[in-house]
Amino acid sequence: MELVRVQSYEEMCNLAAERIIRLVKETESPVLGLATGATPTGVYQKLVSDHRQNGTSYRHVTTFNLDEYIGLGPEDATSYYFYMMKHLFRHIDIPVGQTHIPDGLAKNPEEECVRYERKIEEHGGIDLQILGIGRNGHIGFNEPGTPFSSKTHVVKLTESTREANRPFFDGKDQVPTHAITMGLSTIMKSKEIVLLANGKMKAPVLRRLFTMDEPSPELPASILKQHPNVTIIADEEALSPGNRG
Ligand SMILES: N[C@@H]1[C@@H](O)[C@H](O)[C@@H](COP(=O)(O)O)O[C@@H]1O
Repeated sequence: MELVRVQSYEEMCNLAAERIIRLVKETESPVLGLATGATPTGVYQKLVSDHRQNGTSYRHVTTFNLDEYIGLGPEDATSYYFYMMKHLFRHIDIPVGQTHIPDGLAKNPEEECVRYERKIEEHGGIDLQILGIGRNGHIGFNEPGTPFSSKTHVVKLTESTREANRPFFDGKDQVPTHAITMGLSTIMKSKEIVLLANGKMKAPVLRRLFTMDEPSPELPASILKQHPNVTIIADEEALSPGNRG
């Protein structure tokens, strides 16, 4: 894992956006893996500004999002579908049919997982996957204890994850209890991975990640140590040993 230490959130977002833009410009049919949460919103802002100012086109791009809450659909302001439309897709020229997010309203979520995994494979896998990291070390919604061999699956969210995501909802009881997420093996098949972490809340989990010798399902993000092309872009606060989150 390569670590890139930056001074600010702004700088982190600039670097991540530059990587995405380079891939989009240089590749015939790029497949991007996208994340939600508070962390990547600034990256999407940069992509939108660049699209407006420099005309970078996304007509040839396919995207796959990491996860979606079960029970929330495109019209729900707290769904990840809604988030992606709001922060990115609506502002660039990507055909909506080329964007993929697990269907949180699928009648049979297990079947939806199989369909989603197959769809990623049909597109030849993900070229560049953007990740955030949960305070308990989750990536996507792969909570501690998730097997490293997992494919796209249904997950029961931990109370700490529901609590961490509460600010996006009207109250904790509104936070869904389950989600569909790409599995750890799905994420590991990406050719390149960029994990973003900023702010003091992420300091303890990054510390655990860097000091862990052997990757363990107890810290799902530790699987990334086994991937040949991972860059972690983190700001000073997230890398400060004194921060306890
Ligand atoms: N499912 C998402 C993840 O994809 C995200 O990376 C992580 C961190 O979120 P944030 O960026 O808001 O800290 O937790 C959420 O629960």
